[in-house]
Amino acid sequence: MIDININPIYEKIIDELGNNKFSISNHFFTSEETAAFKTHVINQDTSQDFHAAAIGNAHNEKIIQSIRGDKIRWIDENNKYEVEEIFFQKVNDFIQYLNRTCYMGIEESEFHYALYPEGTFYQRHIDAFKNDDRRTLSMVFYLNDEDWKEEYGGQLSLYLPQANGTEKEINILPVAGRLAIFDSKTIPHEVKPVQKPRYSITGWLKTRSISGF
Ligand SMILES: O=C(O)CCC(=O)C(=O)O
Ligand SMILES: [Fe+2]
Repeated sequence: MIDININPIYEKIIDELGNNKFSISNHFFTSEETAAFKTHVINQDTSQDFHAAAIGNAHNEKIIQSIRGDKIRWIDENNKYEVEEIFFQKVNDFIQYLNRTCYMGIEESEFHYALYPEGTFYQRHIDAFKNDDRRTLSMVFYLNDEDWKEEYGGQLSLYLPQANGTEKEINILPVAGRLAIFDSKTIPHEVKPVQKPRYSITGWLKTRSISGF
């Protein structure tokens, strides 16, 4: 490895992804950055239109609220707010690190804000599309209170395939500042019903298509 300053936060993520196909970090962003994103997302929610999220991609998009009830707004990386600059600087630095240390070949990323209103959820699914296999790593960054409680629901449940053919369920509370990263192609997951509005920034790091779409 030439000319790379080791970043312990990124190294921990890379190790965990290598061992478990998922990683949870609580300090990817500083608490000041998290607070700025939180304020921004809440202001956006009231002043800009979040729209009902769809299933599938542009070629076969459907809105089915019995599968997912969140509202989203895509972030335009070419037309960003100041606070979003900070977000993308860090994410792009991480992407460069992944590419330089692990040769991951990430070429693109896409991110949206998500709001799950009370009573909504996202049923079990895998993030990579059947007709587009470029999504490689899923990243979900939570912007709720730090003391989000189990009874508020909204856990991200990951279903990790085990060597003996069973699955292990891991439940992650969406507390402020927490970043969940997991393999987009192999990890089924769901968002449990929420009892309070739940905010996040969700996105995907994408490689070139393997199957040539
Ligand atoms: O918000 C989360 O915890 C996960 C969201 C998710 O699975 C998705 O948007 O594909
Ligand atoms: Fe997902």
